[in-house]
Amino acid sequence: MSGRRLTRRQIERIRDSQAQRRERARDRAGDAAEALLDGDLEPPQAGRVVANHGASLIVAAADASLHRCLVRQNLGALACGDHVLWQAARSGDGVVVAVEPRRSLLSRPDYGGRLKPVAANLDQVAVVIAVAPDFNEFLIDRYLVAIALIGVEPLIVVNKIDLLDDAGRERVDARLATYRRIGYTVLPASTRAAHGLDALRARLGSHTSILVGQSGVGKSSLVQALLPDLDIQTRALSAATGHGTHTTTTTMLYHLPGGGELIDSPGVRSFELAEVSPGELERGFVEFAPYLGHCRFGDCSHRVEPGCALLAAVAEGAVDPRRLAAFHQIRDSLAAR
Ligand SMILES: Nc1nc2c(ncn2[C@@H]2O[C@H](COP(=O)(O)OP(=O)(O)OP(=O)(O)O)[C@@H](O)[C@H]2O)c(=O)[nH]1
Ligand SMILES: [Zn+2]
Repeated sequence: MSGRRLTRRQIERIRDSQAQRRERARDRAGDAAEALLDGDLEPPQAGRVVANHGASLIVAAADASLHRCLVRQNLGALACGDHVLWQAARSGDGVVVAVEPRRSLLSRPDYGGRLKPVAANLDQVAVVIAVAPDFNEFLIDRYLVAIALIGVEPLIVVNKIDLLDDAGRERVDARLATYRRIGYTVLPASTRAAHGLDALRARLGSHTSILVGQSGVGKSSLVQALLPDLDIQTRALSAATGHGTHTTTTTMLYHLPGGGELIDSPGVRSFELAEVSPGELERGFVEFAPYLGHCRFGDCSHRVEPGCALLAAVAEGAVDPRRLAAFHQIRDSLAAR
């Protein structure tokens, strides 16, 4: 009967055997790594992490050949896009022995809430929004703050504009005018009407980029439009992993025809603004910069204080009141955690 209670003794026994099983599995993984490490390894060579499965990685060598690699434990978690040193074993598999300093890193929380690196050495992050499902300015602001704090170039792509008539496009343009005024690039696009894709390709250029955005905005459709040989690249990566197509859950780095790279991470929907201080948050609103440090009170919250330089900028029309409201909203949500 399913309702029967187990005795504490039985529970302990089950727990012990589970722990032992886990231990044995760890030992086996360790043995595999040891065997690889003990074998004749070639001298270290440069490579790039192009797919990340957690336990094993795919590293592209300088000659573009793909190698499944284990990672020396002391290196910590690696990310797609990492530049590494690795050593090949006779099997062709290898061991990553060093990781180069990253110029940027995008992380996201795992199920336990701990930040895990997803994409390294990015140059730009494209926030993809769409006219259906309709976009939300506050969400765009959260993305832009996160991107500013990572220290990479932001870009806003407005997809599915084929769904709008001229009046509709004007309305969307007006809603996004603030972002253009601040200095953000806003690119209208349609994967269906093949509109705006050349401008997007030009902007991706020879950089390393990633697309982020809510479900259904058309990220996958854009990736397909930008990568004519997506299937070939995906198949090569899947073959290298040795366990079929795991492409729906794996972060992968693809080569753009224009020379750049696109990291596609199905898991990256939004970044968490983890542990952002008020000062960092202010810096994430890039148009606030000229006013920061000019308020009468050093700890000004820019809400009601007399002599607040930001409130004055809003009154003058230099700063969009909706952006200041977004700042307060994000600050409150961070404080409430
Ligand atoms: N009208 C129109 N529909 C589009 C366009 N691009 C994508 N779609 C449609 O929007 C839906 C979602 O597209 P996806 O590419 O799967 O969106 P996604 O952002 O990758 O979604 P997730 O995988 O859930 O994150 C699909 O039905 C697409 O056919 C476009 O330019 N115009
Ligand atoms: Zn102030």
